[in-house]
Amino acid sequence: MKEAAMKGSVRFENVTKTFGDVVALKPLSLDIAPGTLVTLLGPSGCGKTTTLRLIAGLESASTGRILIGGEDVTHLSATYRRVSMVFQSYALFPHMTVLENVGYGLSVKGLPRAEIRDRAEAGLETVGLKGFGARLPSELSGGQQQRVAVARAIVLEPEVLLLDEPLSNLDAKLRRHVREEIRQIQQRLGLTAVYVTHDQEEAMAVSDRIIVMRNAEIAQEGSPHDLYDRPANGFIADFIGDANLIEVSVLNSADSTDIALGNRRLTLPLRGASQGPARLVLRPHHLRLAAEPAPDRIPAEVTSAAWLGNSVQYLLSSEMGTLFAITDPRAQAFRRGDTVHLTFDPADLRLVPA
Ligand SMILES: Nc1ncnc2c1ncn2[C@@H]1O[C@H](COP(=O)(O)OP(=O)(O)OP(=O)(O)O)[C@@H](O)[C@H]1O
Repeated sequence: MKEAAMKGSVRFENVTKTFGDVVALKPLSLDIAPGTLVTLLGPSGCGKTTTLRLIAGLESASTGRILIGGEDVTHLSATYRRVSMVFQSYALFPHMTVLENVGYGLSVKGLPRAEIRDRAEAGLETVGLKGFGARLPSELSGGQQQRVAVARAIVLEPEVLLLDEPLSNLDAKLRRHVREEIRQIQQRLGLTAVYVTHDQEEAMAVSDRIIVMRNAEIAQEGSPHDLYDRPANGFIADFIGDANLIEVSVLNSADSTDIALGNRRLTLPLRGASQGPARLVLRPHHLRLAAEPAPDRIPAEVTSAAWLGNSVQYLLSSEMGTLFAITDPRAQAFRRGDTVHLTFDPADLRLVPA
């Protein structure tokens, strides 16, 4: 690939990281395409932050190679890598004005004062904070402070922008707003961004691709749609969107797949499933609840019903175990103790390994 085409790309080749006896990363290989926003998503302790810090050069790899923009940076210190990091805590200097904060990295580089001011002002404009330069960070809201931190990172014109749980300190409403702003800025500037979060909804909302990590390795990687539609295993099915995971047995599969679900037989329009035990992925909103029984409907008892305005959430006790269902509030409502009869479309079901 030509160098210009690789600018902003990130590549890990069998990178490992250990801290004493702790294996923070098992051999990890990944490729991040220029201009994309890729999220590292996973439960606490799975190795997300370590991966981000390895890209930044704040940790050094135990083994393997790291390339940024096609250049081997494995042994290059953080100062010489063209990356900027946005932290969860904003890490703004409280005694400096907003403009001084944004220009700080440029002044460390020794750029002329007029250029620092112009670039810092342009950075503030990019994040929608034109005119806020003379304030102190304490005179801004949490969301505005995080936008200042983003401005401070992007004025350095990094090849890769790294964001470590940038929204954790914001309340839920503001989080949604700021994540959209970060996504828009990243797309407008064509930046490569690597974004760490443990919030699957946030990851799905902002990412071109998601790398789901678990136990110091990649569990699955793909676009938000790929992960939701084709989960590789039960962990991904449950982590990316909610799922009921039901034990079944695959009887045979060719152009379609026959499964045994307790005493019932179902044919799914799926190819290539291997015979034997498996788990069925049944999304809560794919379950439909009816009052009337029918031969193909599965009876269940409502054990809890919660009306949430834009949805109704049910817990149901059935021969398939406890099921979680989400229905439209305009659909027929049921109460705890009611018997309901469940249906679903086999085309909506997926199979994952047992
Ligand atoms: N400096 C360190 N010294 C020792 N162990 C460390 C160090 N940094 C990370 N670890 C360990 O490496 C593993 C991965 O940590 P990491 O911070 O990358 O996880 P994470 O996925 O970012 O978790 P979280 O969401 O909680 O921040 C954990 O077991 C952690 O305890």
